[in-house]
Amino acid sequence: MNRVIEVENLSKRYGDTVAVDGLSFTVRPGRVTGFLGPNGAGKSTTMRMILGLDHPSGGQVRIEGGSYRQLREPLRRVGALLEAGAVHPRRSAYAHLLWLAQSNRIPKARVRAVLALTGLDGVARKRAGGFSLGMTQRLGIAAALLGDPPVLLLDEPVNGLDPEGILWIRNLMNALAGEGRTVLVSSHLMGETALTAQHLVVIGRGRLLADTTVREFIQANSRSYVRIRTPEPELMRDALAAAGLSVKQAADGALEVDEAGPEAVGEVVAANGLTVHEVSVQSASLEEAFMRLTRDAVDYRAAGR
Ligand SMILES: Nc1ncnc2c1ncn2[C@@H]1O[C@H](COP(=O)(O)OP(=O)(O)OP(=O)(O)O)[C@@H](O)[C@H]1O
Repeated sequence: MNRVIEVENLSKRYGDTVAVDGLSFTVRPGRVTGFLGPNGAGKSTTMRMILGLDHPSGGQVRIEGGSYRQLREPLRRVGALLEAGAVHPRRSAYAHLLWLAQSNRIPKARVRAVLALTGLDGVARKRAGGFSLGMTQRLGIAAALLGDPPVLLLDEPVNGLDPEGILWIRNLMNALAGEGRTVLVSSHLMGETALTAQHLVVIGRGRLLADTTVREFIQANSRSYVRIRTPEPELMRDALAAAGLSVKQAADGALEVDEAGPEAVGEVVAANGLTVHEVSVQSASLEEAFMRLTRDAVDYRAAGR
C-alpha cells in the first residue's frame, strides 16, 4: 500500500459558492502535512471529499490508489477526526468506542489500547456528554485511531484546546507520522502548524497557494533584519551605507538593516567608533507571512461583509 492521498483538480460548488476550485496536491507518509487556510478557504469541504462524505463537482481524490468508497474496511485504512462532538451524550467513552469497533470488525482489545493512548483510561466509563472540550477531542482522536489506520485526517484538532492539550496532540501527530503513517491536519493557525508539521499545503478561496516544506516556507517568508538604536543615527546611516548595507528607518527612529547579519553591522560600528544602545536580530512572524499570502484569497464573508 502506498499510503498516499492524491487530490487532483478537485472542485466543489454549492450553488453560486465555489468552495474548492481546481485543487491538486499529494499528501505523503512519514511526515505531518499541515493543511492551512483562513476561515472558509475550503479545508473542511476538501477533507469531506477525501473521505467520500461529499461528492466533488469536478476532479478526483485517490487514497492508496483508489477512492475512499472502494476501500475495504475503511476504518482500518483511514482514521478521521471531523466533528469531535459527534458522540451520543449518554454513552460512555468505552461504549462509544466498543460500538464503533464492533460495527467495523475491529478487535475489542483496540478499545483499551486507544483509551490508554489518548489518556482517557480514567474516564472511560463516564458519560461522554459530560466531557470537557479537551476530553471530547481526545475521544474523537481515539475513534480515529481505533482501526490502527496508516492514513489519518484531522480537521482542526487543536481548536479550543489549552496549551497542554495542544502539546499532546502535536507530539501524538509526530509520533504517528514517525511510524510511517500519512497525517493530514487542518488549521487556520500558521504559527501552531509550523511547530507541528513538516510539510504545508496552503489554500485560499479553494485554490492552492503553496505546497512546500515548512523549512522552505519559513526561509521564503520570514524577513529577518538587524535593528540598531543609536544616539547618532545620521553618522550610523552614512557608515552603514558606505559599507554597502541598505538601511531603513523604523517609525520609532531605530535603523533597520536588511540582508546583513549582526556581525557585519558590528564591524561597521567598531570601525567608525559609533555608539549603539541596541543591536538585535528581528524576524517577521510567520503568521504575518501567512496573512500576506492569503490576504487576497480570504473568503468575502469571513472578511466581514
Ligand atoms: N454544505 C454547504 N452548503 C453551502 N455552502 C457551503 C457548505 N459547506 C461549505 N460551504 C461554503 O464553502 C466554503 C468553504 O467552506 P469550508 O467549511 O470548507 O472552509 P474551511 O476552510 O473549512 O473553513 P473553517 O476554517 O471556517 O472551517 C465557505 O464559503 C462555506 O460557506
